Amino acid sequence: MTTKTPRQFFRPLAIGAPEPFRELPLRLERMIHFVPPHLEKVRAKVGDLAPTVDIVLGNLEDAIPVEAKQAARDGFIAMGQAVDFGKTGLWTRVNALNSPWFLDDITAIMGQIGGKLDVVMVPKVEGPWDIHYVDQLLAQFEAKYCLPKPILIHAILETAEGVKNVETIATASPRMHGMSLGPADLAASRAMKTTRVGGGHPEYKVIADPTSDGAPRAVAQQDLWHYTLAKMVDACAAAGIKPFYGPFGDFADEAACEAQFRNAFLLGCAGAWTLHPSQIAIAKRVFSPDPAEVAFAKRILEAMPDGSGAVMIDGKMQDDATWKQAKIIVDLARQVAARDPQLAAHYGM
Ligand SMILES: CCC(=O)SCCNC(=O)CCNC(=O)[C@H](O)C(C)(C)COP(=O)(O)OP(=O)(O)OC[C@H]1O[C@@H](n2cnc3c(N)ncnc32)[C@H](O)[C@@H]1OP(=O)(O)O
Ligand SMILES: O=CC(=O)O
Ligand SMILES: [Mg+2]
Repeated sequence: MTTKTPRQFFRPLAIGAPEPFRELPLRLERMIHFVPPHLEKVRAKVGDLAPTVDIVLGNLEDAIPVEAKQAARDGFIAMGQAVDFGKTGLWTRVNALNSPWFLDDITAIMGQIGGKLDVVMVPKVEGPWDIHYVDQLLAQFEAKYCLPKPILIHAILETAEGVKNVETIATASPRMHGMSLGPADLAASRAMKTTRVGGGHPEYKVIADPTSDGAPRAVAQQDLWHYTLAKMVDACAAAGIKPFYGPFGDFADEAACEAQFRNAFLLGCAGAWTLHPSQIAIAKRVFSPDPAEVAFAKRILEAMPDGSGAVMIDGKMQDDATWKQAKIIVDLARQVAARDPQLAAHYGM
């Protein structure tokens, strides 16, 4: 594939558009909270909701009825204008690029609240060509409205073709913020035989061999999403962008939601989507590091001030590599502590 030269890659795509970021802005993004902006009742409470989440996302795509598409777009703009989001990120999920609504979504939003928007989430991204199109369009709007800061793009990985192209999507533009796994659309795209939104499936399992005494055979459920999530995490980490787990649809099953989020956290994800207020606390709990882990990570950093050598702590060998792991945990704890005084106290920060 032909790619741009390094200098061209970082040039603004429109005269007057801001320079692309070289590094992602440092932001705590444990949950991307989805708000249905066509509902006046929900919108009215966004001012109270905003300080309790890291990101508020106005959803315009799936889950918004066709007859409410315009109301959702208008509602998102009204909400964006009315609320002071402070340190909370303001994102939107626009309709798909091949839908009748995308062009009007992006045109209206950039014209009216482009200066407040942080990230545009683009659904059903199939390859780098989708990112290039949105990249160019955003640059033109940034130039037209003299916006000082570039708006970032977050792709949803939710088609088989997107998964095949995940690495070129991740590196398509310096505007790339990250990616979310979209298990519902991806299941449909792959003809997986499930009706769930994320999480496990009891029939996806391995079973032990039968024994001569006919004892019940051990069964272990496997993770349907491990392959895709791991592939996405590697593509994002290599590109210096952020991976996220997407939606978990069974709001009543908080334990399963927590387990899915925790697998994603342990594997390298920065956060997950929250679709209902009950999922906010779960995401906060999972994507803020455990105080005991933070305390141990601090001991590693203190024992190896320059990050080199080998030491033993509680019988476990530490060296340059575990120092790097510890630094990731302590740096994340610092970000969380800056946002959450209660956790700051638990972390001793
Ligand atoms: C599957 C692939 C995907 O694309 S996932 C992303 C697309 N889906 C979404 O964005 C769904 C977002 N969530 C929602 O629209 C609602 O949670 C749905 C699913 C409709 C359920 O709402 P409802 O029946 O009102 O639930 P409830 O009675 O338990 O609500 C309790 C109170 O909480 C509110 N609430 C609900 N969801 C949200 C939300 N996402 N953000 C903010 N507030 C929310 C409800 O309005 C309700 O408030 P109140 O107590 O009546 O004042
Ligand atoms: O958009 C999300 C999905 O799971 O589909
Ligand atoms: Mg989807």
